[in-house]
Amino acid sequence: MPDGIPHRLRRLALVGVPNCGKTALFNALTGSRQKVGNYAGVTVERKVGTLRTPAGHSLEVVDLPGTYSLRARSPDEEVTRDMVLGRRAGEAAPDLLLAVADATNMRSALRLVLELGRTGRPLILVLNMYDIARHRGIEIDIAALEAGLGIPVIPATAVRKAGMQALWDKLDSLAARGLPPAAENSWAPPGALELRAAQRTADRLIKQAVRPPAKPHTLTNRIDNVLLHPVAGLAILLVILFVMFQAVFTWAAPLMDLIAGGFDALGARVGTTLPPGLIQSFLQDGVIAGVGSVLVFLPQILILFMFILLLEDLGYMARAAFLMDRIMGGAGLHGRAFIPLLSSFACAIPGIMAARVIDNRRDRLTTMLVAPLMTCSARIPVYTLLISAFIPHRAILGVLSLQGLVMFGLYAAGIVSALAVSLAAKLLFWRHAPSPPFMLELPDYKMPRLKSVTIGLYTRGRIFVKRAGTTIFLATVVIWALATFPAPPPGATEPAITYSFAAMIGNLIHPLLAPVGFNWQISVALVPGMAAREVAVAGLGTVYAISGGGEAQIGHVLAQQWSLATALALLAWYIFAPQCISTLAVIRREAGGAKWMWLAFGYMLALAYVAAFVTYQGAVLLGWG
Ligand SMILES: Nc1nc2c(ncn2[C@@H]2O[C@H](COP(=O)(O)OP(=O)(O)OP(=O)(O)O)[C@@H](O)[C@H]2O)c(=O)[nH]1
Ligand SMILES: [Mg+2]
Repeated sequence: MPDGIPHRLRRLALVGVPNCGKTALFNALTGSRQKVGNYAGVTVERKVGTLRTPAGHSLEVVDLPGTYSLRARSPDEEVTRDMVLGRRAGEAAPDLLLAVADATNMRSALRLVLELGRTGRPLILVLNMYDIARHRGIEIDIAALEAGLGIPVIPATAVRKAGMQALWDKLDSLAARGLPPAAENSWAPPGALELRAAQRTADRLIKQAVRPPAKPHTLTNRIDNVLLHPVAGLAILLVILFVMFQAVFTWAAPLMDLIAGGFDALGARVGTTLPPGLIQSFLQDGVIAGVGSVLVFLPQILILFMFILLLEDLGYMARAAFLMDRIMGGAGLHGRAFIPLLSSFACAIPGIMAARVIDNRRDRLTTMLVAPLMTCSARIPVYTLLISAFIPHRAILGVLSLQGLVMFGLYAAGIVSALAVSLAAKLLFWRHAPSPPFMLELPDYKMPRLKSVTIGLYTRGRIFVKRAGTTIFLATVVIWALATFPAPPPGATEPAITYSFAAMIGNLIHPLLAPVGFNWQISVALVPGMAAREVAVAGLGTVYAISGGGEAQIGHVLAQQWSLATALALLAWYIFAPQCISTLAVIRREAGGAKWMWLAFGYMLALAYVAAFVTYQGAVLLGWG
């Protein structure tokens, strides 16, 4: 930064403690739709967007992971530190820091602001969540705060875009006038003494500028007395999870029937309008049977995410982490592993990246290695297909559906195995290393916001449909081609697919998988299933459509052709199987080495094989072969 000359404002960075609304403000300023959530550690990498002020200035805005101090401890906090200090290679330092604070909880926020002041960079403080502060009757003397801190302070409510005008005006005037010359950077990693001194200063400022409400806020405490109760709280958590899986099955059914009916009608239409031949087979058996068999699962995925998003926004997830801490700690997992593992229900990739909030490498590695065991949404199609085909649609005790119960069991199996594997890792590799204590700030409960839940659902839905249209479509085309060519010799008596490349490949792999009860069709579907788990469903759809099962819906075909033992073995396989390739690639990147990727691949493949073997042989013994 050149000294003495007014500096042009081009780039600003959002800095603040976790969960104060930085990303909400980023979205309000730039019109982006980055994920916000009511727990610490939602943002783990930097995101850049453009802000156009009313006066027409175009500014670059950087959203950063939350941190309590620039003395970074975990990889996500290092991103923030390096960005603020301009240490990131190939990237300009921010000209202005937009410090964000939660107006209802300013203690650690102001301590951070004091620390940011030492970097010498121009600072503005945005007092976010002003709506909640007002609602609770907290009175804040903005002028006193400005005088005490020596920087502009702007109240705002990011989720309603309130206070943006004042912020824009400020930014416009700075952009027009130029920023004052940069002061000297005197920041050095603060020690415990300095942090304590800064906290005293912050507390003094708060005492001068903030008048707490006459009636203190107790709603969160009252709810927490129940929800955090060691016994009642865990019971409520289990009930919530259970209702979630029941809903996934029962609520989705009518919508799924509708979509399946649509694809059946479309297939029939193609069958009657096009002459029999390659094009008809490609559209009917390849595209419609393959992609259609995956798209049917959209309602289930949306219902599951509706629950997760609502609970996240409510602030319940941090409580769930708190409740699970004892159990997870017993299994050698860090308390902060909860959110990464929870995110893995959507997909292991964001889950593995969320492990960046864990500050020690050993715990981070364990979390990354077990994250793929959590049931990601790509397994839903496989699970649902097999459950609907093989598990009777029956009520237990009048209210619970057996199918929902099995689904719950599969999710539980994923969680239990993740705990078991991390316990094994702890015992094998780092038995003697003590676990650091876990500090977690519990956010206040907030009413879930319709808008952010809708945006979250839309984002998940779009990812799913996009995958169906790209990865899954491509894989389906490949499988169709493999299952169609070469054409059977003249006078052939078997179904055409018996002579195809697919059958050759399937028969080649089949001997390896026969002990676990898989037929050659499953063997064919598993290979492209490495690209994405749902592809296995699409693959089965295509393979069986070409085999000419006669029935449109793949579930009915499977129910006729497979034994229960085979279906159960495939379910067991899918709890553990090391798919997809992108997850393995992310483990390699985040863990910093191919050996971790191979370790994950190897142990999951071994578990999958053993689990499927035991399940199959056990089921055969029970007479389900
Ligand atoms: N009522 C109210 N809620 C807000 C406001 N700003 C953010 N929130 C909510 O507060 C929660 C946290 O918001 P985020 O934007 O994810 O917070 P963050 O600072 O980016 O959090 P990390 O990325 O985890 O550091 C979300 O549930 C938001 O919907 C606000 O001004 N008013
Ligand atoms: Mg964020």
